[in-house]
Parts: sequence; structure tokens; C-alpha cells
Amino acid sequence: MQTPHAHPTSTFIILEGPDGSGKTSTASALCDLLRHKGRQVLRVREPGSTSLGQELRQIALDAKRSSGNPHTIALLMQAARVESYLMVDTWLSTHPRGTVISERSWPSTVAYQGSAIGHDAALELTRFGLGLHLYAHLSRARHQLALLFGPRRPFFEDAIDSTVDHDAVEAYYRSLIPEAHAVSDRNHPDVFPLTPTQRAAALAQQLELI
Ligand SMILES: Nc1ncnc2c1ncn2[C@@H]1O[C@H](COP(=O)(O)OP(=O)(O)OP(=O)(O)O)[C@@H](O)[C@H]1O
Ligand SMILES: Cc1cn([C@H]2C[C@H](O)[C@@H](COP(=O)(O)O)O2)c(=O)[nH]c1=O
Repeated sequence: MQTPHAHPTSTFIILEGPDGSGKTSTASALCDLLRHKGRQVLRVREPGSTSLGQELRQIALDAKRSSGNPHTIALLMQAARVESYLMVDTWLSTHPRGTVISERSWPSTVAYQGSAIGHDAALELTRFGLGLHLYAHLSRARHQLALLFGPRRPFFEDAIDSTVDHDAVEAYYRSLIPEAHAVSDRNHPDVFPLTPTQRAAALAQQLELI
């Protein structure tokens, strides 16, 4: 969301969407485009980004596959998020006009764990562990949320995690549409009408980055 600061110097873009909706492909194309235009870009993903974040990812995804406790999974995701935000914070301190592209962030915890632990509880949990300093630094960034949708079934049926309530996940993302600053393929939810490069260009324009 847009912060009240008059001169936001950095941009923090969260790419969200259901599994297989094209986040990685779009992040890659967006990163290439913005770097080509001379912007300094940092790419992160949740869970992941740091070595501890990668370990947490492994544990969290294993727990998901074995239908582990959703509270535990949400806490593991949040721990990985704090790791990622700390890395972002360090990078922004030396790249004050930089652009951060994060594949997934807090909306994923609400979308994926929210139906089991409650959406409000999940949202509350996504603030845990972010100290004042981190808030202060990140709040200077211009936050943008980009939602992606793409084909889920039947194309990726084999790759789809059967422990996830995909309809609930997608419904939560759709509920965010009015708050999202950019929605790719909004009018074509079940197909990929644009290539990743075209999506990236459309997003960059909507986010006023080019
Ligand atoms: N715009 C597009 N048009 C056609 N195919 C696409 C497009 N974007 C992504 N794909 C293909 O769809 C598949 C999933 O894409 P990608 O890995 O980028 O999605 P993702 O949202 O990051 O997935 P996950 O949630 O599993 O990490 C890949 O095979 C990719 O090549
Ligand atoms: C951040 C986050 C992620 N998840 C889920 C969503 C996906 O199924 C996997 C991550 O895989 P991807 O290849 O990086 O998309 O984890 C979740 O359940 N909760 C979260 O907070």
C-alpha cells in the first residue's frame, strides 16, 4: 500500500498468486526489465531468500506435505519472512532507491494457513518478529501488491499439492483484488493471455516503474 511519506525512495513489490500462477517467471522478467532500465533490483522469495530461510522452507514444505499443524507451519513461514525482511532491510540501507521484488509474502500465510487458523489470526501472526527498526525502514518503501492468476487445472494437476485447499486460497486472493495495486490477467483468470515478458511490462507500467 502507498505510505503517507511524501518522498518514498524505494519500492517493495510483492508478487502473489496461487501455485503455478507464474510468479517466478514474471519476477524474472520484471527483474530483467527493471535492471535494463537502470534500476537496482533485489529478488527475494518466501519462504527462502537466506540460508536459514531455505532450511525453514524445507521444514515448512515437508510439514505441509505431511499435513502438519497449520499454526506451526504459519510460524515457520513467519520465521522465514523475518529472515527475508532483515536481508531486504540491509540491502535497502545501501540501495535507498532500490526496487525489491518478493515472490510471496504475508498474503500467502493468510491465504494458505488462514482457512485453518483463521484469517485474522494469520494476519496478526504476520506482524510478529518485525522490530520497530524494520517497520521504520520498510515503511519508507512504496509497497505494491501484484496478484497473478493462471491456469491451475487441468494443466498442473500432477504438480498440485493435494493437502492445500486451493479454492480457499484462490478465494482469499480474489478478495484482495480491490487492495492490490496491480492485477495481471484480471479479466482472464483461467488462461495465460500474456507471456511473462508482457506481464512484466504491464506490471511495470501499472506500478509506474517505467
Ligand atoms: N505467462 C505465461 N504463459 C505461459 N506459461 C507460463 C507463463 N508464466 C508461467 N508459465 C509456465 O507456468 C509454469 C508455472 O510458472 P511459475 O513457476 O513461474 O509459477 P509460480 O507461480 O512461481 O509457481 P509456484 O507457485 O509453484 O512456485 C511454468 O511451467 C512456466 O513456464
Ligand atoms: C509464504 C508462504 C507459502 N506457503 C506455500 C505456498 C506454496 O504452496 C509453497 C511455496 O512454494 P513456492 O514455490 O515458493 O510458491 O508454500 C504457505 O503455505 N504459507 C506461506 O506463508
